[in-house]
Amino acid sequence: MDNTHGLRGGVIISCQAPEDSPLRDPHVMARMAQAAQKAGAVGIRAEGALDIAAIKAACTLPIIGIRKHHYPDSDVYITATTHDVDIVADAGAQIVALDGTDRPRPGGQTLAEVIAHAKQRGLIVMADLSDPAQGPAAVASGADLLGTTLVPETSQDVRPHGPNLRAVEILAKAHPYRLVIGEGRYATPADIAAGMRAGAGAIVVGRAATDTYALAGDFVRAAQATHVPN
Ligand SMILES: CC(=O)N[C@H](C=O)[C@@H](O)[C@H](O)[C@H](O)COP(=O)(O)O
Repeated sequence: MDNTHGLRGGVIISCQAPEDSPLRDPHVMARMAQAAQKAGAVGIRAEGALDIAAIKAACTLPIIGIRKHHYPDSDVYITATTHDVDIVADAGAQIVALDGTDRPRPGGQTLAEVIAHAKQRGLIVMADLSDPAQGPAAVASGADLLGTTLVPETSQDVRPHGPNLRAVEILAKAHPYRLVIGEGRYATPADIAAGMRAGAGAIVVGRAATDTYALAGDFVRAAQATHVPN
C-alpha cells in the first residue's frame, strides 16, 4: 500500500508560528493552510493540537502533525513521547513527524516505542533526522517517511543558510523504497528544484513561505545595517 498520502512529487507547507510571533493563532495558521492548498501544495506541516485541529477544519490536505515540547530530561523536542503522539493523533493529523535521532528521549522512551505507538494510533510516521546515518535505525523502528528536518547548517549547504542536499542524496540512495522529504532552509524555487534533483520525494517549506514575522525582520535588519544617515 502506498502510505505517502499523495505527498510524492509535491511541496508541503509548514504553517507554524514561533511563540513570540503575532501570527501565533490557529485561525491565522488555518488561513495559511488554505492559501497553501489553493496554491497547489500537497500537504501541511503543523504544530500543536489547536493549530492541527483548526487546519483540519479549514483545508483538506493531509496534515503532518508535530508537538514541540521541551522536557527537562532530554534535548528531544519534536513529538518526543507517546503522549505527544496522542496529542497529534487526537487533533486529527494523518501523519505524525517525530524526532528520529538517536538522542535519549524523555522518560527513557525509545524511538521504536514511540513509533510503534503512533502506528497503533493509525498514523503514518515521518522521522525527523539530523544525520542520514540515522536512516536505517529509523526504518528498522518503522518510520515510513524520512526527513532532513534536523540536519544542521554545514559548509555542505547549497548556499550559506541553505538546505543540505547531500543529506537528501544519501538518504534517497540508501532508502529507495521510502519517501525522503527534504526539510530545513528551503527558501527559493531553485532550492526546491535542487532538492528534487538530489532525490527528495517531497519538500517542506516553512519560514520562507509562512513566517512573515521573521521575513519582515530580515528586510528591516538589512536596511538598518546598510542605511547611511544624511
Ligand atoms: C528544526 C525545527 O525545529 N524545525 C521545525 C520543525 O517543524 C520548524 O521550526 C521548521 O520551520 C520546519 O522544519 C521547516 O523548516 P524551514 O522553516 O527552515 O523551512
